[in-house]
Amino acid sequence: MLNQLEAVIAQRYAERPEGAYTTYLFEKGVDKILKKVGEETAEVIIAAKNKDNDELRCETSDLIFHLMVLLRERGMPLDDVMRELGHRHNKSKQSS
Ligand SMILES: N=c1c2ncn([C@@H]3O[C@H](COP(=O)(O)OP(=O)(O)OP(=O)(O)O)[C@@H](O)[C@H]3O)c2ncn1[C@@H]1O[C@H](COP(=O)(O)O)[C@@H](O)[C@H]1O
Repeated sequence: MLNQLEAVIAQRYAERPEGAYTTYLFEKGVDKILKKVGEETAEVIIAAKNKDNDELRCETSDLIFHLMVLLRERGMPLDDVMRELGHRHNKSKQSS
């Protein structure tokens, strides 16, 4: 799913179809994307503090989406993040 979403975001970045929310974010620029990442992070915190798991699921999805838009904007493939997590996982397995 994340790979599919990454592909759609990349397509929006390249083609900028009118009316798409992702196009709107790219057109507004990195400061707008960072603002959304900040807002969605705060909303995840509030949902978790309220012990509202429906809200937590939705806000976490919003956050992941906006992080992926940010990665595209900065030209970083999701695979780079996955590889980093993989290294950490393997390192912690070796030391346990
Ligand atoms: N996964 C998402 C996704 N998650 C969250 N959002 C949007 O993120 C926004 C977060 O809600 P907010 O109320 O905070 O933001 P808002 O008031 O709409 O926006 P602002 O005016 O604050 O910028 C909503 O508009 C959601 O629709 C997403 N928008 C798109 N996608 C996926 O991205 C792909 C491309 O979508 P489009 O660009 O819309 O074609 C598709 O696969 C979509 O499913």
